[in-house]
Amino acid sequence: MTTPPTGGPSPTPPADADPTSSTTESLPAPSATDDRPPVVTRGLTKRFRGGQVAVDAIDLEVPAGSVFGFLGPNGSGKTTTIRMLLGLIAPTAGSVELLGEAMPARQLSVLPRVGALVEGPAFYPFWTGQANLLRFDAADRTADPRTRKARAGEALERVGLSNAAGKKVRAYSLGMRQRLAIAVALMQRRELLVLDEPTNGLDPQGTREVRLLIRELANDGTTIFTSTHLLAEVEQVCTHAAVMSRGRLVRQSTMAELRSELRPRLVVRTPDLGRAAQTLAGLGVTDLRQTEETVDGDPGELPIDKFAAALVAADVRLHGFTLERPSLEEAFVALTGEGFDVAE
Ligand SMILES: Nc1ncnc2c1ncn2[C@@H]1O[C@H](COP(=O)(O)OP(=O)(O)OP(=O)(O)O)[C@@H](O)[C@H]1O
Repeated sequence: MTTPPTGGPSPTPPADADPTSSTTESLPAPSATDDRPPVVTRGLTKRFRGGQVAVDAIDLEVPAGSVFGFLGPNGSGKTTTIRMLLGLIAPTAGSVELLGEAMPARQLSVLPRVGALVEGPAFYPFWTGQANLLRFDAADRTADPRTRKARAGEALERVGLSNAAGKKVRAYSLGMRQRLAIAVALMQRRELLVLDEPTNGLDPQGTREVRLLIRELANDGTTIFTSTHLLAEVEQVCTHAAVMSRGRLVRQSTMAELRSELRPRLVVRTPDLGRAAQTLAGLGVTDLRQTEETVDGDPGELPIDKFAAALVAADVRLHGFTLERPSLEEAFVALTGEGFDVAE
């Protein structure tokens, strides 16, 4: 299914819709709601017909100015959540607030401030990139036709496609098409960008281009909420991450917090496994585990330099002695019980 880049054309605007809120010249006037995180959900739940719970009572909070990675294996509920955030499907229970306003009740005033990329807009391949942008903007009743061309030029510039503006889209690489899709979302100034798997299907070059663009947009102050099943993506571009597993939100925090929680483990490679384990336990190492060739454990705050001497004194033959910090991947697998695609 193709989804319009914003909430889509709407019927008659409600009386409370701010008719000036969508012009490029200025953002809506600051209000009391500006202190609220740009995305807040409470108990957000989606149960599809047939009884399957795709999203199970999640409480998300996306801080202003963050690049928020919404991470989870395939089928964990990311797209369903994004669809509810944007008012594309109705929640079974719970609430969504975007930019301080309730969704979907306030969608006509909120969505013009939100750029979204969900499954990508369908482009006419025989039209130029610029012509496609103009077409999408013309379908957006909140967009000002007088500034359309200038805004298209700016959006193409933002995504680095100025030189390709006059090329037919069928000659675009996948990375260029994806950047054009993001340009659609940037035709108006946005406070929040919601991207669903923006690098899906891209080659390494296209992936780099899109990640770079995300960083640049974030540097300009736009809050970015991006789903992905790629851990590398989160590590490279995100300031915050939330982890979904089977419809549940199992963790959300800053990347710095997540990293700081990864406690190093002492790994001893030796043929004398039993004696090594006994010695380490005697020294206070906890959570000991054994493989065919190694013993490893949590050394806590104990001084590492004592361990090697103690092991040698206990006649443990040392083939290796290292302190290893678990990767984020291991941490996330521990959270979800599932593997992640760590490909670039
Ligand atoms: N319209 C629907 N009707 C019934 N079940 C659905 C529907 N849409 C999604 N689901 C189911 O809900 C669960 C969550 O799907 P969702 O697409 O939100 O996951 P995801 O994390 O985005 O995965 P992916 O990365 O594969 O898109 C899956 O089990 C999926 O099969």
